[in-house]
Amino acid sequence: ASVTPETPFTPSTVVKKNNLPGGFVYLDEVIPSAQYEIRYYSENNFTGTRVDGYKAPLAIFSKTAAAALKKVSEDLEQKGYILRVYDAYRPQQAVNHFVRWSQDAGDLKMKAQYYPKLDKRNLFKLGFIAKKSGHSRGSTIDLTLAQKSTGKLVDMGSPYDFFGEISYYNTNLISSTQHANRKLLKDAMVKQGFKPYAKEWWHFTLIKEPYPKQYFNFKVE
Ligand SMILES: C[C@@H](N)C(=O)N[C@H](C)C(=O)O
Ligand SMILES: [Zn+2]
Repeated sequence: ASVTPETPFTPSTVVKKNNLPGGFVYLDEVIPSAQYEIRYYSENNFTGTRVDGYKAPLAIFSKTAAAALKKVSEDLEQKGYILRVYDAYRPQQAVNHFVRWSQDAGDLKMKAQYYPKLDKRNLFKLGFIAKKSGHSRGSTIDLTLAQKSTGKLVDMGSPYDFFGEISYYNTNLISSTQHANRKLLKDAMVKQGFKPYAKEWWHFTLIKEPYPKQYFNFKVE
């Protein structure tokens, strides 16, 4: 199975607006060892364009969730892995962009890569994208693992944001090694209080999230 050979951004070189609401942090300042490849800032995502609300390739997270994730990172580093973060806090305007994109039936630019067997209009009801996303509450994250020694991605059996059954955590479409790699990530996340998502091996939400009812809309900048 393929892994995406993408180059992560280096958040320490990005100019930050430093105007986050209290209770939020830039994740690279808490976990500098992680790789940050913020897909919705780039054109390499299922929409094929930069997503509304992403003004910089940064991961923003609630302070509570960032502290828990730091422990995940420390645990996995001892085992030879670092985290690669694809998305953390996601503004509601980004989610609204996803909804508009799904309704534009003529735009199939990224179909082959991200949702080859599915009709984009069904991605919400199939559970691959949410109209009210945990990401907008600030304590949900999309991430994978990379080898600490080489920086190379660990093989999880399907690429990030590939919408199909092969991305279900419990799919039988992947090898035992790929299952073991998913389990490594999942167990480390669960140990620190994150809940996995059965339909996407990369998506986790802090169970004791500090803003369980608030959907934020400040920009990633
Ligand atoms: C779009 C994907 N990365 C994701 O996060 N999906 C979940 C269901 C969400 O939108 O909250
Ligand atoms: Zn997610």
